[in-house]
Amino acid sequence: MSLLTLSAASYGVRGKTLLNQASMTLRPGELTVAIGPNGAGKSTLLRLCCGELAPTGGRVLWDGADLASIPPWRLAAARAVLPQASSLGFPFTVAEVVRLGMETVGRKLPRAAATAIINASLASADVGHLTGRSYETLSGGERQRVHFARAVAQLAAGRAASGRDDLPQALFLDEPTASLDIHHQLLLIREARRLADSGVAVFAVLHDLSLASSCADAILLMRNGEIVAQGAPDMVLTPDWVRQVFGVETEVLQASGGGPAFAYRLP
Ligand SMILES: Nc1ncnc2c1ncn2[C@@H]1O[C@H](COP(=O)(O)OP(=O)(O)OP(=O)(O)O)[C@@H](O)[C@H]1O
Repeated sequence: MSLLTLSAASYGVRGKTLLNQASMTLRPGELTVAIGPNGAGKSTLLRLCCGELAPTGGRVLWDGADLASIPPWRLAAARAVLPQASSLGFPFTVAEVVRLGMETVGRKLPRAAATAIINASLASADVGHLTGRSYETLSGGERQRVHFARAVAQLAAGRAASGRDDLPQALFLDEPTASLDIHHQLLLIREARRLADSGVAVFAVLHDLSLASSCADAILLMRNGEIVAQGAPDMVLTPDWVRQVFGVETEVLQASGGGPAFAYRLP
């Protein structure tokens, strides 16, 4: 079953094609990771998937319907987005930032239910101890974790407001681990994996190939605005593809219970 389908979706701006005929599917319960060099079109793909950009060619379908036809309030309950960079124009506290994620969907929730969602979301990103802090005083990594908590809260509020634990939902994460230390990278990926295991269709853009291979059900490999390979990690993250797309050589360090670890070097 697919939740989101792109059929030959393209996006161009001022005569330049940023995404060329991308076809892919996001399924409930699956964590899909997009990888590729800088400028390959990963963020553009993510922004098309979450409805932030409209395709200039092809189609983007959510649950079989044109994504653009889904009313914003319904979309807000169904998908949350962690963009690559987020700025806030107001001195919010951490709790207020997370509450912002629930603005559209959580208004009708009883106060106790909303508070429980906020606390659980803060804990899931390990930012519970920062609740009362001003967002502006946080470090880059702390801010990223707060935004992850905001997205998690939005999905939880969407489920609670709909009264459906099985509400089809998707989570879009654009380089969610970029500013995080190794502990919090693993923690965030574990949370993303947990959400996928609970039925959410998770789509993440990552640069760390080892992290991608350790958590993904499916990998989309991108180059020059195109998806050049997609499938299970061991089918896509082959030394050959990595050489072709990134211009680096792969060394397999170990194959233990946690999956293989890779090192990369310039040829
Ligand atoms: N509005 C725009 N006008 C022209 N070019 C654009 C515009 N927006 C993005 N691009 C270009 O489109 C290409 C794809 O951008 P995108 O942000 O999708 O890449 P990415 O794979 O996410 O890269 P990164 O890994 O560096 O984040 C880049 O070359 C970028 O410079």
